[in-house]
Amino acid sequence: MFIYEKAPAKINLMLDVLHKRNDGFHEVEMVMTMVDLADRLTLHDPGTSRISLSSQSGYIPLDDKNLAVRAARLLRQRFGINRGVHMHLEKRIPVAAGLAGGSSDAAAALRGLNRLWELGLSTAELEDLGAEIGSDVPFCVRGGTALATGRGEKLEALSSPPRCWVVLAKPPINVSTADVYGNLKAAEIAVHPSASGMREALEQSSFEAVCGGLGNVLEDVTLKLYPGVARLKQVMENLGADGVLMSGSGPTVFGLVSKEEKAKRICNGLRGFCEEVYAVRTLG
Ligand SMILES: C[C@](O)(CO)[C@H](O)COP(=O)(O)OP(=O)(O)OC[C@H]1O[C@@H](n2ccc(N)nc2=O)[C@H](O)[C@@H]1O
Ligand SMILES: Nc1ncnc2c1ncn2[C@@H]1O[C@H](COP(=O)(O)OP(=O)(O)OP(=O)(O)O)[C@@H](O)[C@H]1O
Repeated sequence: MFIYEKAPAKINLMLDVLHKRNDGFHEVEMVMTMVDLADRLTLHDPGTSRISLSSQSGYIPLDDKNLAVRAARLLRQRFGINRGVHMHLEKRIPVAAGLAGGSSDAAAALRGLNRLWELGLSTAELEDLGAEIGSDVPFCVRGGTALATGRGEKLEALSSPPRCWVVLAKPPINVSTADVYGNLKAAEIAVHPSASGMREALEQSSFEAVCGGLGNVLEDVTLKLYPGVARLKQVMENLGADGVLMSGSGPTVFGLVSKEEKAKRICNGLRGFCEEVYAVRTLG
């Protein structure tokens, strides 16, 4: 039996950091939503107790460092499973991009193995297990649109954003999430984006209010470390995107655009500037 799971990318419509915690993590308030750029994970029982992974991508680890493999090991250890799994990952989400690619693969592995190994776990139980792998994994297990608090693992479902185009541009640099949080001075953040403002914008299904409420305090760090990301934001704004923001810890910059022709025009305009450009849609 083969099991298929889609692993979509996420963007952060807003990301605020409240303070640094004693455990080294930061207390956050973020609104996240899925977009229709996705990795594809295929799982099957190899008839042995081995856990293995293959991928067409040369950019990701295939051993225990891969978050999908970590998800399989975690489930097997927690529930005393002796069955194995072979997973094939068709990687489409750019790596180390701020789009939670690895976290979404881990979430897809948790969902897929729950089916393959017939564990009968609820979504809430899978979310709790996901939190042991990474802060973004619980949201990736659940999908949709959510307000994430705590270190990102506490979720509250929100209304989906109005259907629109999302132009994603990933500059050719790899950003470490730990470095970005490490360089953030939480006490010195001048302007905090508003989670309640974004919630209201989503409830009203107002595209303009969603664009107006975009904000990410990690931009201050990443844009200083990598001025190319600031230039990319500027280019996307000049090309006429309705709202522009860096996703997560970056370096991907996304532009929200209401009209298809404009999204295509922005993509074409970006191509001379940035190689990895995608026009996708919000998933809600
Ligand atoms: C930037 C975001 O992707 C936005 O959605 C998340 O906040 C980060 O999620 P993630 O990549 O799943 O993060 P994790 O793998 O849990 O943590 C990576 C590193 O980022 C830092 N980190 C992460 C989340 C958080 N709330 N505070 C932190 O300080 C920690 O140094 C941690 O060691
Ligand atoms: N399945 C996976 N796909 C991509 N990267 C993975 C995977 N498993 C582990 N990694 C490692 O994780 C690192 C971060 O990759 P990922 O694509 O998840 O970053 P990201 O999109 O910035 O994540 P986030 O937005 O959650 O911070 C990479 O350097 C890679 O080596």
